[in-house]
Amino acid sequence: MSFMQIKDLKVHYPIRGGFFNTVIDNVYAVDGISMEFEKGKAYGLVGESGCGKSTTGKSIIGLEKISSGSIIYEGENVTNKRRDRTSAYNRDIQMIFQDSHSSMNPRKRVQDILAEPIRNFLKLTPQEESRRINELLAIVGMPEDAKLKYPHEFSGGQKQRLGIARAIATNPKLIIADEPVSALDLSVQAQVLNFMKDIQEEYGLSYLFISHDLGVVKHMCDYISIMYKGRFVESGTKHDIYENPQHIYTKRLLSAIPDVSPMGREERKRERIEVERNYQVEHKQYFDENGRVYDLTPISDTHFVAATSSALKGGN
Ligand SMILES: Nc1ncnc2c1ncn2[C@@H]1O[C@H](COP(=O)(O)OP(=O)(O)OP(=O)(O)O)[C@@H](O)[C@H]1O
Repeated sequence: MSFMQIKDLKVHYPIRGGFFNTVIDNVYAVDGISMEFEKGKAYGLVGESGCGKSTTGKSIIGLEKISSGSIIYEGENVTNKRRDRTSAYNRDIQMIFQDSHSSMNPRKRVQDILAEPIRNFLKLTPQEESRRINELLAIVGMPEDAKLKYPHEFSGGQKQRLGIARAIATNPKLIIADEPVSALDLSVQAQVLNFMKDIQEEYGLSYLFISHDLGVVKHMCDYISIMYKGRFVESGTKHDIYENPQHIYTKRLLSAIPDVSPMGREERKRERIEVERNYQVEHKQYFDENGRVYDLTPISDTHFVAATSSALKGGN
């Protein structure tokens, strides 16, 4: 049973131009996506740079204006209440960012950074608040004296742990994680991901995991949606997507994951040639019901690099 439903969400940004600076077109950043979230499950959002992943996350949390569509949380339409900083929705849906450093006030000590969500939502006494901060630091494996330090005194991995501590301070139900490890070294990436998995199990958290790294998403998620130009071209279980992809775009993304072994590389190359051949045959799939063309340009280098990094660390 899902606790939250996203229905036909659209986020369009107007493009202005001309002498009178009028709206001449729109960027269809998110163009009609629907999702449901169940307790304890992890959902992945994958796609190339610019396909609308971050806009989706930010619009759910209330950082972007929604053009149309709705968000239903525990039976209530919260689409227009997302910016109410004291609502249950704001307490229960939290976000962690790729760049945890810039999401923390550099002039505040860790204890004040962690206290912020606690003060907004939990109304604790100063003693209880201090206990909760110690508890959060213990959960993310940081020593108690970390609370007296400033963000710049921590490594990238430690800062990401502090970002997670802040996100879980209010016992949320869903954490939206936007590329949470892509700025970290490979070994630290694995540590943070495993840690996120541990707390997911322990606290029954749900994740919306945004990434362009198919290896990371495979490791973390139960369900995956493949996004292209603001829409989902395919959604399914991890097994559906990785073992039996239907859409040609998904097949192309998967075939772009390189293999570290020479044998595997050969196999991948053959698969890729086959996928590209089918791309010519299935060309008609590149027009959606509105006639918009899916002019799939070659999968970008950034994609390839990210996929390489996950393959190097095992890719699962
Ligand atoms: N404030 C804005 N005004 C106008 N266009 C925007 C704005 N924010 C994002 N966009 C556009 O919306 C589209 C989706 O952007 P978004 O950041 O969601 O992509 P993404 O999939 O998260 O990309 P990346 O993986 O590079 O972060 C892009 O074309 C982007 O240029």
